[in-house]
Amino acid sequence: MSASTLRIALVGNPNCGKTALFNQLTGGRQKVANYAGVTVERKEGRFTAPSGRVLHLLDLPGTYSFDATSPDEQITRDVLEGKYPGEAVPDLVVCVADATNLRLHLRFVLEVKRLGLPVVLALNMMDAARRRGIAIDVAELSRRLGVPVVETVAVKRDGVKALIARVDGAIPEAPPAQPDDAASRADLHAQVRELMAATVTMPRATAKIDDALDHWALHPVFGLAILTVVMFLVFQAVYAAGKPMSDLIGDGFGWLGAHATAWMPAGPLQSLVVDGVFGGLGTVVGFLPVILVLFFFILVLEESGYLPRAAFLLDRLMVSVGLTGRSFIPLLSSFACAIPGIMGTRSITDPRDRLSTILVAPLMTCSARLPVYALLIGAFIPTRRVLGIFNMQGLVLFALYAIGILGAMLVGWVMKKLRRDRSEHALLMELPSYRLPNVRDVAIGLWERGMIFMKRLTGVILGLTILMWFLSTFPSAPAGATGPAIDYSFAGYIGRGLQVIFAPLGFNWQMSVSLIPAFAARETAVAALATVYAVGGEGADGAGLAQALAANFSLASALSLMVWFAFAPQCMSTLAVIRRETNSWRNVGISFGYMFAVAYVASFLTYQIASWLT
Ligand SMILES: Nc1nc2c(ncn2[C@@H]2O[C@H](COP(=O)(O)OP(=O)(O)OP(=O)(O)O)[C@@H](O)[C@H]2O)c(=O)[nH]1
Ligand SMILES: [Mg+2]
Repeated sequence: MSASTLRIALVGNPNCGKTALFNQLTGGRQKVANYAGVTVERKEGRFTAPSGRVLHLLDLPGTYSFDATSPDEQITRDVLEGKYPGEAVPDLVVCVADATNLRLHLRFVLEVKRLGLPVVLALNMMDAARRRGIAIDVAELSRRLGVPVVETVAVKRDGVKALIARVDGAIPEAPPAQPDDAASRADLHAQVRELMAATVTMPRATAKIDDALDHWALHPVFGLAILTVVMFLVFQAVYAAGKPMSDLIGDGFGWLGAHATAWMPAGPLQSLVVDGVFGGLGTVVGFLPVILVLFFFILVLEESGYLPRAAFLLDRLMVSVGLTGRSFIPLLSSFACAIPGIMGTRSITDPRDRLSTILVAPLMTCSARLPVYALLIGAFIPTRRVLGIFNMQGLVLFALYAIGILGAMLVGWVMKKLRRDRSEHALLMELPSYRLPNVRDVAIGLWERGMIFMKRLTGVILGLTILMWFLSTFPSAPAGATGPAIDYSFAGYIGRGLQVIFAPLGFNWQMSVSLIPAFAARETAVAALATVYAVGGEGADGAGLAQALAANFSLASALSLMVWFAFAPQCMSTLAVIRRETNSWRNVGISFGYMFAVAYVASFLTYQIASWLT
């Protein structure tokens, strides 16, 4: 390694702010959240220090100890021991510790020191430590540990100055490597106690507010009531705040489409722009605000430290259905997308629990399904108020999310019954401190979500929409045809072919054909329906599509389609990730097979019951 590029690895216990430091130093946008196990992979970045030297920074998954057992902890260990394929041992280890929780974090610092690599200790969250009246004698701590110690506040721009200055200077001498055996391990506890006594003064009650809040938030009855109310309000807010913005965007695209019709000569190009791009894609863009409002709430809840409390509350329930409290965070990530959710299961130690979580993660409603739900709800569910205060559309959306969760619990329970080993694991998890959400982190999170959506839109969704337009436009109707031209198109043929399978669920051919592109990206179902109906001469913009749907589907069919999207095998990328994470095609088969069966039966029942009732 040349002297001008220094390779630095960030290590530490989970949730101490490694990724926040990484982002602050490199200008990166890796995910930061107030709970353990957010980072599950190594992430690389670089920055130029004031001296002009380029520093390579490696963000690593949090680790409680080197007796690593979960797949994500293993990565950190391999990197530090030089066993990670294609990765040299870092030149410098920046060990990050949460200054408000040194009793826990110092133990790992001592473990890192034994590796015999140059170490700098970053005491992070110094802002929070000061607020709580925790005083740390940094000079003494550094002298006793024999490693340089700097204070940092990873969430403030100038909070990392001291760290930059330190890593830009000479590399500190490496402490001697020490063997890692049971006797020396037992010794760590005594050493931590000694260090704490000599260097840290803590006010007697450090976390009075946390305790008071937890008294209510973790209460077996009130806690669950609070959780229910919080989730419920979030969905109401998604409708109250997101829907009007979505409508505005839909109207905007409708207007653009109308102008394009007026300006462009009639013909296939006009049809592509108006029906394909403005009609299909425009309809999907309209749902961006709904997604952003939902994620605003999820991010705020994440940052506040409330979510792991929810995991704690639900642990007993999760264990009884064969999952664990540890499944909570990966399942929660799956509301964004099943892919990070499935990758997040790397923090689950027990392979059996991990597999159950991977198999049910796709049942959580990912954000790609939100446009489909929002479109169908907008077209079929009246905007009535329920009990004077609740918005009916918000209630239906809540119910759709709820059936995904209930479905996951049921599947988990069945898997539990099917396996021989019924042992249960106690949940040991650290509850992070409550924290006021950092505006920058929430903003970054929303920006990231928005960009993911826009990238899908201008990539895979655009491509599929154009393909859908092509399939529904060609071949054109033969001379003397009597039915609508679209009936003679490829889409018409494929749709009618598929309808043989889907007719018992109440899907017409347009719905059936829209399921194909949805398998690549769920949102495309909306674009595909918009395009098929627009080419067929009905409704080009968002509102028009809702009308076209209302005119062509029955309520029972619409409900059946929503239920289908709640359970159906998720997109190809999810199946690919299941294959990668479990290294088994069998699991891909199980996942696809059971979801298809559940979706088919559930939609069939929904359609039959709803038709009978209406
Ligand atoms: N007040 C304050 N909050 C911080 C500071 N550093 C990080 N945080 C917050 O601490 C939480 C955890 O930060 P992350 O960067 O995700 O922690 P991590 O160490 O990468 O966690 P894992 O990836 O799970 O190991 C987030 O809510 C951050 O906003 C700090 O110096 N002060
Ligand atoms: Mg992290």
